[in-house]
Amino acid sequence: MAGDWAVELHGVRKRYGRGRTAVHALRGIDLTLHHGSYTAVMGPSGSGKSTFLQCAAGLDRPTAGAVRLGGTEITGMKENKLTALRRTRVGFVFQAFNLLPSLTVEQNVVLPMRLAGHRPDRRRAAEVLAQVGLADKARRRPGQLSGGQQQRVAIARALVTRPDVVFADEPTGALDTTTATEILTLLRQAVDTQGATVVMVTHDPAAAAWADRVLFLTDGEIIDHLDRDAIDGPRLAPGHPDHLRPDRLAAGRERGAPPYRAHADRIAARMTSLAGPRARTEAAA
Ligand SMILES: Nc1ncnc2c1ncn2[C@@H]1O[C@H](COP(=O)(O)OP(=O)(O)OP(=O)(O)O)[C@@H](O)[C@H]1O
Repeated sequence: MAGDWAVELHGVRKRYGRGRTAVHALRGIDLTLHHGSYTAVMGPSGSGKSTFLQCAAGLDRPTAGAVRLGGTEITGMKENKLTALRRTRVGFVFQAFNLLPSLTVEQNVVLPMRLAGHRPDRRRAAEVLAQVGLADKARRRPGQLSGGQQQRVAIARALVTRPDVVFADEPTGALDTTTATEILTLLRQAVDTQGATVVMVTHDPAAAAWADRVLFLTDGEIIDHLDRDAIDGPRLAPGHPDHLRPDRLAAGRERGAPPYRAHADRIAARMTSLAGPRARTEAAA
């Protein structure tokens, strides 16, 4: 059933420009992601990660192919309808947080509801702020918070409408390692305990190691993937009470330790093998 998938891309291509100067940024992406899945997208610089994210999130239109979010075809959708859909059914987390400095934390969190023309649900805002550990910061302004706290607000904002999918673009890129781990823990918990669906572009193998699956993009094509099941065993279903068992939460906080580090090392090795031939080609050019 179409509605079973949070994200579907079928034969998605994206070309910038025309003729001899055309750049084929995506060369036929086929991908289906379950609700409650956590996917990382990696690839060398210029491999098409941002273009993939933009097309999958309905921020840009593919040259060919189809994109569906939560079973709704967005390809060819009129701009105003697409904007409305993005506000309620897609969450975004960016490297630079992208909060509005003049609004309070709570106002930032309910912004997607306001922009969609809905009455801000302050109870839901309190719920997601508690989820990210900022229950007591609702009246602060972003400038009064640390970078990690600001990214927590951005995660709360991304989750507030219970979207079909949260797209995260280098969400830990501006953060130190400890704070990055806290942010990755929150995204993981949103998937495990709330059934959120996360797609995260990252350069960092340690960040990608938190995902269920890592996709490797090269020259606009998904050419490989690595699954976390290999180290973790099969995942518990989203919302399963065992996700909140103290030993599992503690294990989550230990993600920097083996076997997660070993998984991150495998991801890094795969990245190096992807970058190798390309780097040689460029060096030879
Ligand atoms: N607006 C644009 N016009 C022309 N070419 C573009 C445009 N945006 C991206 N490209 C080209 O498309 C290709 C893919 O770019 P994209 O930004 O998606 O890669 P990326 O993997 O996100 O790179 P990075 O890791 O450096 O951010 C590159 O060759 C890039 O130069």
